[in-house]
This record gives sequence, structure tokens and C-alpha cells, in this order.
Amino acid sequence: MKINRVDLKQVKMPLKAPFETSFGRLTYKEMIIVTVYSEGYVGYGESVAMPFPIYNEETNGTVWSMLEEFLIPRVFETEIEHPSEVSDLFSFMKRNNMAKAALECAIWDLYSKQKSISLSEALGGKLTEIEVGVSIGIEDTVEALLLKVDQFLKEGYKKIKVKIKPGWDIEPLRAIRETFGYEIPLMADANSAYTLADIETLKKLDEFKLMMIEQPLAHDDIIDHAKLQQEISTPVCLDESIHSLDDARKAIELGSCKIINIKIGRVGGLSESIRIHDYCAQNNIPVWCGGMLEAGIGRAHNIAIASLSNFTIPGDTSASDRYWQEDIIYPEVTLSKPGIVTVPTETGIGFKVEEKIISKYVVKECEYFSENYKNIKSGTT
Ligand SMILES: O=C(O)CCC(=O)c1ccccc1C(=O)O
Ligand SMILES: [Mg+2]
Repeated sequence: MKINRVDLKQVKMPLKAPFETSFGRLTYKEMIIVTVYSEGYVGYGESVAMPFPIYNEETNGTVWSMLEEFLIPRVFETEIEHPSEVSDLFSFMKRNNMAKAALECAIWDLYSKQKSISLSEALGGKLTEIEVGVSIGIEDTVEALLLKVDQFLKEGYKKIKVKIKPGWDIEPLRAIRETFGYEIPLMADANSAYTLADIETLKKLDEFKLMMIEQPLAHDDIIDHAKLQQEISTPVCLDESIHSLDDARKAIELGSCKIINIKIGRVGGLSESIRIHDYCAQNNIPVWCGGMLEAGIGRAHNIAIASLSNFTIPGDTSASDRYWQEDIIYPEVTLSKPGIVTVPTETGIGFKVEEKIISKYVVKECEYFSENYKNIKSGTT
């Protein structure tokens, strides 16, 4: 396929309720929607970067400029046989994984539509239904947290993840266990808020029998996490530290984690996600699909990747109404049964993109044509 046009739209969507993590509080999410065109087909991707460089180094600004200046031109000048080639096309450019993933995901969607198969099938997905959980931010009070846990348990979510940070850890986790018991599937995500100096607190968390603790230590660390895993019985799960198959291999070899959270954006796309998934499957490391407060397009890609068979732990791919008054896809993502999302069988991402709703939230947009890029290139070389 030859991509001859790419549209970028930055949308700003208000969250239903503020979402607070150890790195800050979000009241809205901004994302860049990437639309690719080839031979009458259209594919969609969504950048998952945060509005500020607080989860990782990327932002909507860096994603936009990477796409415009480097990634879109690279795609325009290449005849692509299969979307698995796109990550190789980008690999000489360092990092900027969320920018790469947004365009790569759009090309996977387009390819699946051309082949008249679902994205899940194109990726080698086997599951027809996926189990999903919910990620609850830091709340103002323990009472407010307990109300949310109660609500989401009633909705049937299969995993409750709570954000923790120093000073908001033992008390909220104890309150949840005392109120809802030890049977509910519970985990904590620290988003890098601790260091090894906090080891006594982290050891105390063992008493809550958590499914795992996600990224307790620095965002770029695998050494201290290995030391920590030696000292605690709660399995460590890595999120921020894993950007590639090689990172996953090193973390597993070192014993830095027993579980990996795969986020398509963080690892640079669907092809790298598959590689990490396969490697983890061979090494008996369960994986699950993380979330970045995606709108519908990013959520659809998450559902498709989570249909691969080693995604054995419920992911953060909750229903649309957990985040948005209205989502940008039709139908919205819903729970088909308590805690279950059905993997679409329609072609591509399997949801219709609601351009009308997108247009309500657009703050910036631009169309790029391969013809013009050719002119620019020949004019400058
Ligand atoms: O519901 C979701 O999309 C997951 C929310 C979440 O935990 C999160 C949201 C934004 C940035 C990082 C994270 C994370 O998993 O660490
Ligand atoms: Mg996380």
C-alpha cells in the first residue's frame, strides 16, 4: 500500500471526573487523532501522550512535530506491504514511541480494512472476549475511594487498581480490604513515587495480598526494582520502565518484575506489543493491557491487542462511560457482561469513528498530502 494522505487532529475532551496520580491531576485529556488514507481505505490511530511530560517525556506537541517532520514523510516515501514493516521503518529514529505508535496503529487499522478482517485477527488475537478492570485515581478521602470501589465492583469490573503515593498507601488499601475483603482482585499503581528508602512501607503492603504493585520505583529503573522484588512477596509489575522487547527481556532476566503492563503507545506500536507479548508468553510472564485514558480509537486498539492469548490479567480498558460523557466512536465501548468487553469482529478496529463528535472537540488540525511532501523534498535537496 502507498499512503498518500494523513490527517492530524488534536482534540481536547473533558473527563467525567478528575483523575489524579502521583504525578498530578487531570481534568481533561488531549489526544492527536491520526487518519491515514490509501486506495480508498481509511485507518485511524490515537496518540496517548499526556498533555504534560509527566508520565514520560512525550506531549501532544512533541508527537505532532515528530509526525509532521519525520514520521509522515517516512511513510509517504515507502511502499508498505504489511504494517509489521512500519516499526522497522521508524527504528533508526530514537524513542518518541507514542508518536510512532499513533501512526503505526492507523496503518494496522487500514491494512485490516483492506483485507476485510478484524484488527484482532490481523494481530493474531485468539480471545473473543476480554476481561477488564478499572484504574481509580487518588481520591480526596478514603470514604470517596470506597464509594468508587463499591460502584465499580457492582459494575462487575474484574480488577480494581488504585493509585498510591507516599502518604496515600497503607490507609486506603487497608480500608478497601477491611470493607470488601481479601477476595476482590486488588492492585496498586505508584507511578514511580517511591525509592528504595521507602522499603519498609513497601514491605508492609505485602499484608494486603495485592495481585501486584505497578511501577513502585523510578520510571527509568530496572535495577532497584530487582532489589525490591527480592524483599517483597507482592509481584512487581513494570509499566514506565518498559519501552521495547529488549527492555522486557532485561527486566525479566534481572528479576525486576513478575508481570508486565503492555501499553501500545509506550512501546512504539502494535508490532512491538506483539513481540513483548510473545516473549513474555515463552517466559511465563503474564501480561495485561494498560490504559492512558484513551478515547475510543485508542481504546479499540487496546481491545484488539488484549485479544492475544497471554493477556491473562484483566486490563485497564474500561468502558467508555467510565471516562467520557460521549466517546468518539460508535458504538461506545460497553461491558457485554459484567467485567467483559467483547472483541469486535467487524473489519479494522471494529468501531465507526464519529467525525461529528470529534469536530466538537478539535483544537488543531492539519492535512498532509504525499504530493506536497515530494515538492518540499525536491525543493530542498
Ligand atoms: O484507565 C486507564 O486508562 C488507566 C489509567 C492509568 O492508570 C494511567 C493513566 C494515565 C497515565 C498513566 C496511567 C498508568 O497506568 O500508569
Ligand atoms: Mg501505570
